[in-house]
Formats: sequence, structure tokens, C-alpha cells
Amino acid sequence: MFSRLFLHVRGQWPLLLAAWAATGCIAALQFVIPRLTQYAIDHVIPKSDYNMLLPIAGGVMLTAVLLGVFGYTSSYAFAKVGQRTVLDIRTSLYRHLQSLDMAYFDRKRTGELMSRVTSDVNQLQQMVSAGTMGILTDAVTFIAIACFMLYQNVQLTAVLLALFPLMLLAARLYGGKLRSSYRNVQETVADMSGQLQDSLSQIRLVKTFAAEERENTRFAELGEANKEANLAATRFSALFGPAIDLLQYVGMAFVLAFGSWQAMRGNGEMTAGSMVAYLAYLRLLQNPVRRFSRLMSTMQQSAAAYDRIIETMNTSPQVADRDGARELHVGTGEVVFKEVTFGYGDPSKDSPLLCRFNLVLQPGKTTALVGSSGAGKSTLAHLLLRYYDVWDGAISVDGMDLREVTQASLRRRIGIVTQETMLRSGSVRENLLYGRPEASEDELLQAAKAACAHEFIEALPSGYDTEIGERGVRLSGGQKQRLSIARALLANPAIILLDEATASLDTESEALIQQALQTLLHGRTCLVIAHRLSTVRSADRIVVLEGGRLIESGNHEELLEHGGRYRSLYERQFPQGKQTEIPHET
Ligand SMILES: Nc1ncnc2c1ncn2[C@@H]1O[C@H](COP(=O)(O)OP(=O)(O)OP(=O)(O)O)[C@@H](O)[C@H]1O
Repeated sequence: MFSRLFLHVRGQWPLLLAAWAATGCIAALQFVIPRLTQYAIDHVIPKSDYNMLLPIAGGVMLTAVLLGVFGYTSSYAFAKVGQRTVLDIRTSLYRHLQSLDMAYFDRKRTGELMSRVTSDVNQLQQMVSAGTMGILTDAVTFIAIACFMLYQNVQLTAVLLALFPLMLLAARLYGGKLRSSYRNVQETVADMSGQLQDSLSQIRLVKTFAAEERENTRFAELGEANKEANLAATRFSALFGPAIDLLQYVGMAFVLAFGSWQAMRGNGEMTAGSMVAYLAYLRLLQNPVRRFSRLMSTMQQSAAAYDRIIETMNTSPQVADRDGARELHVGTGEVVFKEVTFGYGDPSKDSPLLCRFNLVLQPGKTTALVGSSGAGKSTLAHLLLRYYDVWDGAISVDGMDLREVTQASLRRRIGIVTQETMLRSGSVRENLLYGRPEASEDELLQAAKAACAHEFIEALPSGYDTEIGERGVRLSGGQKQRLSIARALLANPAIILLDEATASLDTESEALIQQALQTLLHGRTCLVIAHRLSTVRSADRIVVLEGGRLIESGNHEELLEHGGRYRSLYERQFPQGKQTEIPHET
């Protein structure tokens, strides 16, 4: 763990060296005051040497000031190293999360992942800034004092030092258990975070079903589990301090008895002054050990958090750019699904959703996908975006296999407008520019006008700078759709994926959206999950999907004439050819 942590510390050596140098000075200065005390007792008092009183007092004052200066320097430098390290870990973790594939996010709860970046990294912060660095300071102090004590009195010190391995052994045995109990604590924090994220991000759902009490109870239960896990860890960690203290008092009793015996023998091995100084050194020696026992708990807490961070860092994305992946340059925009086999589960265990599926999206033409719910329409869109990799077969754009091109270049060339709102909190402008941040103001206005969105945006309280709320909650359904269309137009992609809204819109919004969509789809290769009659009828080709298989294809007239699945879907769903209904079984 420490070796991995040190990877994050690289590049901070000057600061670290400064901190260690200051620590070394502190360790050296620790001896001065006990030494001056010993000198005063053994030499100055017996000889009534009044002239030495001022220099001794001055020496003590000067040492105290220097200890303060070096203490400040080392604390600040270590804290700075710690903060920078934590920042590095947090940004690496966030970057790594962003690089993971959709299947990973399908499995994990958002709130749980959030707790890794926030709560787990915070735990680590405690160890890196206060813990690890404090331990280094204490270790240096401990070794320096132990050497000096050995020089002062070999027999006494040797026996005393024999006690310390016992303490280290206790710490080691204890550490593993403590770590697993802190891991439980972190897991309960993640559960609470998951609950918080779920209920707050779906607050409309909670209110609609008047489920506040149920959510409160659930949160209280998770809080209770967290309290219990914390108490279990504390019961355990609280034992360690008194155990270490006990061993220390054994040491002190030994020094008092054995040291006094040596002093009473009067053969010069021990004087009253050196006995007082020796006890002072012993206290100095005990300080790092006592602090270490307290840090032990913090360290195990941080180690548990670090385990969880590493678990995420060690997950590799299943969908990643290959070495030497090229930029996708779209020419005509022909998309080919060739013998595609795919499922969301495990290829070795689960049966596929799509089996040897073939489809060609003609360049510049609109292909409408219709079929029952769960037939696999959205899955085709997900595969084209390479959210998931196919199990077998290939998908290509202008003859280039999606796995051979960079994900960024692929997704830049595909525009998506979905019924599930893909907007984020921020202003209208920020949302429009999300796909192409470098677009000019002129281009922005043109896209908004072409998407029939300019007028309603201008009418908002701050126009293009109006904040639209989380996922665009302050906009109507039709407005959100037009914003998505404008954003896609601004990015000017060669291929469009459109998942039409199923919700009925009023005639005016519907007309505006149709107009916007016509502009968007014109001249581009489009795959539309079609729910609107107008789109279905005017599509260049309609493809009927059933259970992951393509069962019919052709244009509207051809399919009606054919009298197959499309016709029955059509007649059932569009009895009088109403504009807002959908060819979609639920
Ligand atoms: N992320 C996922 N993980 C596991 N299974 C999934 C996932 N997404 C979809 N599925 C499953 O794959 C099947 C096809 O889903 P898909 O969303 O492609 O259907 P669809 O035709 O778009 O349906 P609808 O018209 O209702 O949106 C469904 O049985 C669904 O349960």
C-alpha cells in the first residue's frame, strides 16, 4: 500500500526532503533540554555555579523556539505533500471512473461510486497528511532517542527496548482485524450515499408515490447499520491504546526500580541527574509509541478506504481504445452491422440478445426501427455508440470497424437525441455547447433557430444564460427535445441516432419538433427508434425487429402490402393514423 502511495508522492521530493530535514532537527533538539536538566542537577547545583543559570535558561528557551520553528516547517510541509497526494489520487480516481465502460456503470450504484471519490479519499487524506508523515517523524525521533539512551545506559535501555517488539507484534496482529472492521464502516457509508443519491435524484418519484416515510425508514436503517459498524470498530480500536499504555508503565516501573538501584549503589553508573534525564528520555520515547497506537486506528481506517479506491482503480474498462486506434473520418456515413451477436450478460454463460444480426444503414438515408418493447432497438443504438462491444461479428462505419477507431472520434461523429433527457445542470448555452465547446456564438444561434428553439430560449428569464436545473427540470418536455436537437445540430455529426419521445406533445410543439427533426435528419445517415407516425411513414426504410432478429424491412407501402408483422403493428397502433401514437407494443 505504501509503495503505491509513494507513486503519488513522486515529484514532491524537494518538499519531502525539507520536511524530513526539519524532522531530523527536531529529533536532535529533543535531547538538549533533558541534557541541560541533567547538567543543572549534577554540576550546577552541587557547585552553586550561579553564572550558569542564565545560559541554561537561555539554552532551554532557544531550544524551545527552534523546536517550534522546525515543528511548524515539518507539519506544514508534510500537510502540503499529503494534500497534493490526495488531490492526485482523487483526480486519478475520477479520471479512471470516466474511462470505465457502460457495463461497469450498469452494475454499480452511482451513490456508491460517489462515496469512493468523496468519503474514501477523505479518509485517505487523514493518513497521508497526518498519519504517514507523523509516523516518519516519530520513527526518526524514536531511533535517535533510543540510540542516545543506549549510549547513556546500555543495560537499562536494552531491557526497555525488548518491550517494543511486543508492542509492534500487538499492533500487527491487531491491524488486520481493525482494517476489516473499518472496511465495514466504509461500506455502510457507501450504502447511505447510494440511498441518498437514489432518493434525491428521483425526488419526483418519491413525492408522486408519497413514499417519503418509506425512504426515511430506509435511510434510518442504513444509518443504524453505519452506527453499529462504527461502534464495532471503536470497541476494537479502544482496546489498543490501554494495552500499549500498560506495556509502557511496565517499562517505567522497571526504570524506576533498576535505575534507583544503580544510583543507590553509588558506583557512578547512575546519578540523580542522569536518572531524571533518563526518565525524561523515556517519556520522549513513549510519545511516538503512544501516538503510533492512536494513529494505528486512523491508518487502518485509511487502509480500508484505500482498498476500496484500489479496487476501482484496478478495474479495467472492457471497452477501450486499442493501441494504435485511428481517428474515424466519416465519408458517406454508411453503417454496417455484420453478423452481430451480442447480449448484456456473459458470453460463456448467457444466451445472446442479437444473434448473427445484419443491417445496413444507407448513407444519407433514414432507417426507422420498429418492434415490440424489449426487441432490441435501443441495444442497436448502444452498440453503434460502442457503449458495449459485440460478442461476435462487427459493426463498421464507412468500412472501419468500430474497434479500430478511437471512441472519442466515433462519438463525435454521432449525434444522439433521446427521449430520456440527456441534459445537465448549467445554462442553456453550456448545454448547447457540450458537444462542441469551440462553436461560435453565430453557429450557436443558427443551430438553435434551425431546431426551433431560439424563440423559447430568448423568452427565458436570462435567455441563453438561463440555468435549466438538474437534467433540465425547469424546461418542458418539448423544450428539452428541441434543445437536444439544437445541440446535435451544432455538433454537425454525420450520423444521427434518434430515440423519439413517446409522450404526446401538443400539436404546436409536435409541429415544431417535426420541423427541427427534418432539419437534423436531412442528408445524414439516421437510425430512428420510431414512435411517431410521420417518421415511420417518411423513413427511407423501416426495419421490424422482434426478439433481437430482423423480421421485415422495406418502406411503409411495401410493408403494408406485405401484410406481415409491420401491418399488424401499424393497424393496432395507428387505427386512424393519429400523429402521436406509436408503433410499439408494451
Ligand atoms: N444495460 C442492460 N443490461 C442488461 N440487460 C439490458 C440492458 N439494457 C437492455 N437490456 C435488456 O435487453 C433487451 C432489449 O432491450 P432494448 O432496450 O434494446 O429494447 P427496446 O426494443 O429498445 O425496448 P423499448 O422499445 O421498450 O425501449 C431487454 O430484454 C432488456 O431487458
